[in-house]
Amino acid sequence: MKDLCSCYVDMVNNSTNQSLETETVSKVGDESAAACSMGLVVVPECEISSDGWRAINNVKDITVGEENVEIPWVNEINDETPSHFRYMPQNFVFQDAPVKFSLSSFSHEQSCSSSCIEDCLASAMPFNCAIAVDNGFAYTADGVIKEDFLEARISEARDQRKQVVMFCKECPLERAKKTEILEPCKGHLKRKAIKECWIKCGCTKRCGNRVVQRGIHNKLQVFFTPNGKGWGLRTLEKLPKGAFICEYIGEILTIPELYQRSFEDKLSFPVILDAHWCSEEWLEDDKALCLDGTCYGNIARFLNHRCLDANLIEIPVYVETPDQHYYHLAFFTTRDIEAMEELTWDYGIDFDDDDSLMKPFECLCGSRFCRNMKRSKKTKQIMNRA
Ligand SMILES: C[S@@+](CC[C@H](N)C(=O)[O-])C[C@H]1O[C@@H](n2cnc3c(N)ncnc32)[C@H](O)[C@@H]1O
Repeated sequence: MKDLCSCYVDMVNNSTNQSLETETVSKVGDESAAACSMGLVVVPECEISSDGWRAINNVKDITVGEENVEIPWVNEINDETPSHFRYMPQNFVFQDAPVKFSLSSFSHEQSCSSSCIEDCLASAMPFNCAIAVDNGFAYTADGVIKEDFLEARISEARDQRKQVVMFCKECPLERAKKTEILEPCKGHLKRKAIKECWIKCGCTKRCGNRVVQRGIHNKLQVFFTPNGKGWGLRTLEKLPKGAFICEYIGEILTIPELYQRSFEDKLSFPVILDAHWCSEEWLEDDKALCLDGTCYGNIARFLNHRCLDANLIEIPVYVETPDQHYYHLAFFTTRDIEAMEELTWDYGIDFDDDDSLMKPFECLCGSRFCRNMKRSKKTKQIMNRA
């Protein structure tokens, strides 16, 4: 909107034409801010930058029609517009990642039986496609994650004693730093995944074991947060515990490609797909993958961080490939959520790690478990003692 207003003012100032039309325009131009906010301005298309048009067009739907639902953005705080990015409803390989979806990569044992003709959840016996989950399918007939499966994932994420941390012999993250001495692996959380039915299964698209692949369906809104975190994502309706919200979409990069971006000072918000990194002796560079939603992404790029008690949790979900190196990262609610609540997830940041690939920030999450707050208290104590 700011672009549109300044473009409009520019047009008025640059005009040499003394016609009646111009006079009318300059009057409106004097009150450009008010006129813009009332939607009164009509500017020829050629006068507006492409970014300006994207911002204006996307007010009602930042997904530009790519999702099942429209997701508007609002800014009740100032006149900033969301930064420019290309909306993508699914992940795309940037260049080197060898992710390929092929029918031959799935054996019959990995798909559900062809005797399952409609909804796998209705079957008394879980099919092969549910083997990733302890007690059969991860979802209930209402389309939310089963309570025990969800609780186990939440406590693994929040309670260090429940976490299984694995260490690579030679970590791709350390290798990519190209330092003279290779640092030891910092460890990767082993995560339980969900396996959804897919094209090789006998069921229909409405099968209860196809949740993430059916996409976003809740009323959401991108909004400018009032407490200094920039843009955020909130729900416009009540959400039950265990509901799927969206997945993290971005470019699929290898870890060397990610480091290349950080060497070139391109800011990124990467998510490392390391749930199974340590299950093999040696992980080749091109098999260590991550998602970067900075330039190409979906609404998940607006999710802000909250330490420990975030209302979303990320769970790996396999759909099209049994290759453990690539998976979807899906966000589910950790509790019932009220309309207008901001949606947050724990980025898993270690605020003391100066090596982090994520751009450092002062955490304003407001959680009583805030790790950044503890750090500043610790720093203050040390400084007081000195
Ligand atoms: C993935 S983006 C989230 C969307 C972002 N707020 C925006 O305006 O586009 C991550 C960035 O958001 C900001 N952010 C996220 N969580 C935050 C928090 N708890 N406190 C302060 N800033 C936060 C930081 O600037 C961080 O680098």
